[in-house]
Amino acid sequence: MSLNATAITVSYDGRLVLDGVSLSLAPGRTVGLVGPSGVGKSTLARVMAGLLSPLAGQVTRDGVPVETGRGRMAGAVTMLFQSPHRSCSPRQRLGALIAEPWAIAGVPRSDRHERVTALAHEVGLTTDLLGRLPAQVSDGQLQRAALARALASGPDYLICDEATAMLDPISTAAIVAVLRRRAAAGLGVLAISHDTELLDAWADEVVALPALGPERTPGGPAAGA
Ligand SMILES: Nc1ncnc2c1ncn2[C@@H]1O[C@H](COP(=O)(O)OP(=O)(O)OP(=O)(O)O)[C@@H](O)[C@H]1O
Repeated sequence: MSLNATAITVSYDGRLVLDGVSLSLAPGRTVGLVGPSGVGKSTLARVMAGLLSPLAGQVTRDGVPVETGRGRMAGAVTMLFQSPHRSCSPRQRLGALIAEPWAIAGVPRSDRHERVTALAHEVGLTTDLLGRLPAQVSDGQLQRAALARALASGPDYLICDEATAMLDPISTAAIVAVLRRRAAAGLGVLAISHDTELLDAWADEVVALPALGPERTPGGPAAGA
């Protein structure tokens, strides 16, 4: 049982970004992912979440290949992004935003209310905030709602891509505390961050993604070699 990325190779416009990278995430574990800016952390995250097809390599979830595109199984591997304003519709009130995965799954409206209230409570959002639009709450509050929405999809694995980078220490601590409790209950968490102090305190292990060296094209020698 794990989310495994094996020998992942990705290039953008013929420029190699990841070259045979492997990473494993087990249920109940929190793995921190660090590395210099531009090394490909977000790219690896998107591949592991099934949002991007690699040029080579495979991602499996509990032994089953993770599909990308239309075949992608929504929810099983979910991402939480850095900017909640970019990942949340400005026209969707927080309650509706949190309930979105249930609305898509066809959960009756009457059942959603109770579930939203429970998740809001879990992430530390008071119910009066659920009727507000994203522009009417703080970034920390909106990121808590985005976390609640991610959890509403019932993921086995959650990939947090710099999810606390824009937040104040209190919101960061609150989000980390929720994710710790969820990990203790079995959620596998991949936490990408430049904050090594935070990851040292939060993650069970921290993995460094090394730089590729001279710019290379897939299948070819180093450019200019
Ligand atoms: N859609 C894209 N098209 C072309 N190049 C891209 C695309 N997305 C990312 N890149 C490039 O691929 C490389 C890896 O980007 P990525 O965002 O995965 O790195 P990162 O390690 O997450 O960086 P950071 O720590 O700054 O967020 C960078 O050089 C980036 O400019």
